[in-house]
Amino acid sequence: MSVATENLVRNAGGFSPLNTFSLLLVTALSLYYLYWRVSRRRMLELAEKIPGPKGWPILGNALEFIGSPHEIFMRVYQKSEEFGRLAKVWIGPRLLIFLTDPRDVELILSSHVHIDKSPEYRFFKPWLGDGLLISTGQKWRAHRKLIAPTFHLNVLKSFIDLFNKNSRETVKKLEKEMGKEFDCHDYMSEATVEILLETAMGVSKKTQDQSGYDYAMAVMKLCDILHIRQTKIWLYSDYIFNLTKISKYQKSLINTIHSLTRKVIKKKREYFMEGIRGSTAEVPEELKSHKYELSTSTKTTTLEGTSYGQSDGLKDDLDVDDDVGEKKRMAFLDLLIEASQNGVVINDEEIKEQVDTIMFEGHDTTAAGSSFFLCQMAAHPEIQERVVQELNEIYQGSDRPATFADTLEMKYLERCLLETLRLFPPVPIIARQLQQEVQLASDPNLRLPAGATIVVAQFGTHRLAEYYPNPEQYNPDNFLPEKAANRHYYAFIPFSAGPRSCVGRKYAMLKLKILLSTILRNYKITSNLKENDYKLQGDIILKRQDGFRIKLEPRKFAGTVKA
Ligand code: HEM
Repeated sequence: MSVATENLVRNAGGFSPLNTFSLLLVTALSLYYLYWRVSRRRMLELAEKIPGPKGWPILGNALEFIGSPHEIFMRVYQKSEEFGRLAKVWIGPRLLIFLTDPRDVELILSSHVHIDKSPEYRFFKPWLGDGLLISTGQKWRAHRKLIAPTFHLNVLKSFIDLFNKNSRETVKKLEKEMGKEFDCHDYMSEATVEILLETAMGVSKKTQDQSGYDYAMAVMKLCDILHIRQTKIWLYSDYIFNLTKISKYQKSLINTIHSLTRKVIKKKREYFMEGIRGSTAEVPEELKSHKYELSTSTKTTTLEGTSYGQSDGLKDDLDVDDDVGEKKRMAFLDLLIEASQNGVVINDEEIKEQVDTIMFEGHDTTAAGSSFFLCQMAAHPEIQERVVQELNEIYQGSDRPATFADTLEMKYLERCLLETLRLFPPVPIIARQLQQEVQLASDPNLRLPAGATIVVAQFGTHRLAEYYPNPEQYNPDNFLPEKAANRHYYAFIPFSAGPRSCVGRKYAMLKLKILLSTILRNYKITSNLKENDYKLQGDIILKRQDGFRIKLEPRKFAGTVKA
């Protein structure tokens, strides 16, 4: 017998410690797998009935999520068209169910029970902590109750002058791009960060040594990283992620972001100690809009038909009566600092988390929304001219700043904005973790299992032909009051809806109207590109992978604004 054969025989006959360990490991893993399958029996049983693409053993459909953000986005969208309004995918052991039918979407979003965010939101934790976007339970309820009134219409009206001032500054900055093709998203990002600093945070942007642009760029890169983590299953583990180079890069980006947050809070506290409340940003005398309110008050302005971003029939905690006994409402950071003085409702760390949350949610979403709007104006010159005609009628040759009453008159512009948010919702999906089973409204034979992640895909909902005839076409008349009134409320949800709706939706709509109308009063926007040319990518916030490229020409009409 050769030596090799002798070894084989010895190894086959005896039990080395390694063999014993392997045997125990295999047994333990098998038992665990069995337990895991049994404990998930109900989930698997219900999931079996839900349609979805075929997957691989163990991996499920994880391979579908490999590729560039644009490729992933388009693949998921095409698959969802194939499977209709309900589709399941497995990413390894995780079950994701995509919903687009407004009747089913309503079951999830209107519920006070299904408010838990999906596990993917935990990747935001090092950045946003337990801020409003990701917290849940009692903490979320208490902080939502505190924060929602700070975005009440009465507070927002006090921001009009700052919206005007910053919009004019943006127009001035855009001058250097005249005649060239450029990406307007950078300008929109910078503007939205700076407007947030001066309004919700109440500090002058001049007090920051870091520009809004640097902050916005850090947020954009951080979103790229979070998207990579959400789509690469092997990076789900913090342990593995922390070994990678991107983890180090993430830390440096979060540092940049948090250093702005810390400075803002420190500044605001100093003002608070000095007894200063409200925004410290200065507005030139000629931009104080109350001086012009009288001249416009003869118009028959009414809140009726002004949607503030959701179907008229829907109400949430932002829709409380407008004149609650003349109670003085405070802006976001003023109120948080005041509340923290007794430390009961919110402590210092929690303030930081909420400031980070509002700075992120409040800037990247509106930057994408306004950039898509400008691209749509460029792609549809005839619609742009109708918007400008409406502005002409409102301003009658004056270069005065916008008043609140003017924003109510911008009805066609508002329809164009809503239509932009329909086709290109800046938040294209919302994910919730289901703790209880739910029977579907669209098909009572099907139940969503507890433990599944429900992906409300508003990008798909907004393109259902049943609610929007010719759904791929940009048609602002989809938002004529009579058309909107006859649609399912949850067929239009760019700001989500229900108890966890966007707290900034009224803020966003008002600010966007002033910013975009100011740009259109100054520039004609052009482009050779149509919507079909857009390469969409849905990494957290919907963007154009090819950039938001437009050209500007000076607009010579009687209402041109002096920037
Ligand atoms: C066009 C602009 C905006 C869009 C499309 C938008 C959309 C949304 C959506 C879809 C959600 C739900 C997200 C989810 O459940 O995962 C949300 C939540 C939120 N948004 Fe916005 N948003 C916009 C602007 C703003 C602004 C300007 C602010 C603040 C100034 C803001 C603050 C928030 C906050 C704090 C939440 C979390 C609310 C909660 O969970 O209670 N958003 N937004």
